[in-house]
Amino acid sequence: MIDRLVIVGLGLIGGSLARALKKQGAVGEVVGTGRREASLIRGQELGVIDRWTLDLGEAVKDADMVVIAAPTLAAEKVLESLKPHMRPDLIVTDVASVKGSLVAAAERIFGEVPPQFVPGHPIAGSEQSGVEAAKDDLYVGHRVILTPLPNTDAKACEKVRTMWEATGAEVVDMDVAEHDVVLAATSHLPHVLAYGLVDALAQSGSAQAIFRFAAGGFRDFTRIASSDPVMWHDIVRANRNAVLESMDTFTEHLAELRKAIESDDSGAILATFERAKKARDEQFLTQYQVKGKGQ
Ligand SMILES: NC(=O)c1ccc[n+]([C@@H]2O[C@H](COP(=O)([O-])OP(=O)(O)OC[C@H]3O[C@@H](n4cnc5c(N)ncnc54)[C@H](O)[C@@H]3O)[C@@H](O)[C@H]2O)c1
Ligand SMILES: O=C(O)C(=O)C[C@]1(C(=O)O)C=C[C@@H](O)C=C1
Repeated sequence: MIDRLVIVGLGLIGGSLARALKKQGAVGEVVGTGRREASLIRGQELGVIDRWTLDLGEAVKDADMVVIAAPTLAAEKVLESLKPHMRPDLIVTDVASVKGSLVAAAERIFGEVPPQFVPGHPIAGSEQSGVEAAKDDLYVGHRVILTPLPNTDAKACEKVRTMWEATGAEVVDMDVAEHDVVLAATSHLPHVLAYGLVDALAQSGSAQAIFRFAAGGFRDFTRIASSDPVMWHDIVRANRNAVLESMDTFTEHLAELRKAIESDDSGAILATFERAKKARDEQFLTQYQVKGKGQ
């Protein structure tokens, strides 16, 4: 049980966490803070938070846990603003999509990463953003990755783990660098491709006709291009090297597929599509569906 939880940056991810914990009776009071009064007022109206303040120091006074739920680069600024208010008994965690940049920022700001800072990342979300989109079941059946460091306080880690488990998530630990490489491949690259494809088509002369006749395949591939541009701007900048590496590997692979299509190499085309279908059906879907998720 968390007596007083503070969410800094009340949007989809922080709001969904607050909703889930309230539903499970796993939190006493939820205090919202951030930059935009409108989101905080709306959050209180919707019952996502109990009260709010624009004053970070006031928000974290007497709190047990702070969750930084702002966009990745803004989270670094929040950590900096938290510095004067840090107490050894105040557990700080975050939900940012890139871990290496935030851990490096914590080192820069505090000299060493504070033991009570537990970096985290829920692998669940949507293309929607803002507190209005917050849902109490967003994390059910999803994984949450924690990337504790050798000096991270074990009790702080356990409290953060327990908090996420209360939302219905499965919590796994991972190394910071490994997290950023894996997520570059499975999350950041697909978003870059979706944004890139929609932008390329939108810029083409026949954009109107293309979008008019696009249906399910296009919708499924490009849903994530409706995600918040600021959030993704922050992510690709914060994880630049791993994102570039993922893009290069993919570009090489696409060039091979292009060659196979150009030379009408039926065997190579079919082999690529068969490998991909098998990997998606047997590796991705079995892992995803264990948790009762869809296609
Ligand atoms: N959306 C997803 O699918 C998803 C999934 C997992 C993790 N994340 C990560 O979670 C974080 C939040 O994402 P979201 O989807 O909830 O975004 P969101 O836009 O819904 O919410 C972000 C909130 O942060 C506030 N904010 C912006 N700058 C701030 C600052 N400097 N100080 C304090 N508050 C600030 C915004 O006003 C907004 O209320 C991001 O770091 C994102 O990378 C997102
Ligand atoms: O479901 C979506 O729309 C998401 O983009 C969620 C998603 C992803 O799966 O890539 C996006 C960013 C995160 O950091 C974690 C999850």
